This record gives sequence, structure tokens and C-alpha cells, in this order.
Amino acid sequence: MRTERANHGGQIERRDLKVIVGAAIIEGGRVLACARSAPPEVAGMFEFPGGKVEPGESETAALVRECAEELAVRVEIGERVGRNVRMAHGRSVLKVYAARLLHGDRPQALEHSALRWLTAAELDDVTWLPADAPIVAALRPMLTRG
Ligand SMILES: Nc1nc2c([nH]c(=O)n2[C@H]2C[C@H](O)[C@@H](COP(=O)(O)OP(=O)(O)OP(=O)(O)O)O2)c(=O)[nH]1
Repeated sequence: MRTERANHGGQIERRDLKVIVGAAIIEGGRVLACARSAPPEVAGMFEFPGGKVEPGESETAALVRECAEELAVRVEIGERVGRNVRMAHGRSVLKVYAARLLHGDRPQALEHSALRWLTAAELDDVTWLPADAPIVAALRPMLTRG
């Protein structure tokens, strides 16, 4: 994504905004939380499976690709969960979408150190990456709603 903003001199400054997408995979009132295996500073903290959107790739396509790479599952992408979360001093943005598993696929931890299915009441049982806090808050009523 390309963004423009005026710097202090009033000139337009162009820079690339990196978009990170995450999938809140929901099944039976539970969401899949994945523990990062690296880097060491965040290893063991939980996130939504996903990653960077590649140039020319749609957000949905990036999520389908990342879920296949990280979990070996096929997913259907649904509605947005929560708001855009700015990270890395505004250089990147995290966008999370609800997703559901297709064809009876079961997630495998190909890149994560652990996978956990959490109910709304269990969302706080794990330590999420800090940027995920507003997403987790928005997810809570969605899980209860079923
Ligand atoms: N996937 C994901 N990343 C998140 C979440 N919350 C959060 O702060 N992040 C951050 C962690 C990383 O700095 C960045 C995602 O980078 P990544 O390394 O997982 O993405 P990637 O797979 O495309 O990276 P790469 O190793 O291919 O370069 O976003 C989240 O819920 N899911």
C-alpha cells in the first residue's frame, strides 16, 4: 500500500506501508491461537496465523497462502475482525479477518511452537502479541455470538 503524508516542510513524503494480515480461524465458538516460534523476543507469544501481503497480492489471497504454508489448511475468508492496528511506528498495519476451515482440514503447527483453540472465556489465558489486543477484544463477542 502506498501512503503519502506531508512532512514538516509541507512536502509530500511517499513511503510504503507494509500490510500484515491475520486469520481468526473460528470453529464451534473457539478461535485458533498460534504460538510464535521466533524471533526470541516474541517466541511463545500468541498470534493469528498470517503474514505480509506480497506485492500485487490481495489480502484474501495472502491469508489463504499463509494458512496453507503455516497450518496446511484450506480456509474461506470472512468479515474483518476489529480495526486496523498500526505497528512499527506506523510503518506497518495489521488487519485481521475471520476465517473458517474448509473440507474438514485440521491445522498442523508447521511453523508455530503450539496451537490452541480458545473459547471467549479463555482468550486471556495466553499472552498475545501486543498489537493483537484490540483484535482480541473485538473477537470476544463474535465467539460468544457463535
Ligand atoms: N501473522 C501475524 N503477525 C502479527 C500478528 N500480530 C503482530 O504484531 N504481528 C507482527 C509480527 C511480525 O512482526 C509481523 C508478521 O511478520 P511475519 O514474519 O509473521 O510475516 P511473514 O511470514 O510474511 O514474514 P517472512 O518471514 O516471510 O518475512 O506482524 C498476528 O496476529 N499475526
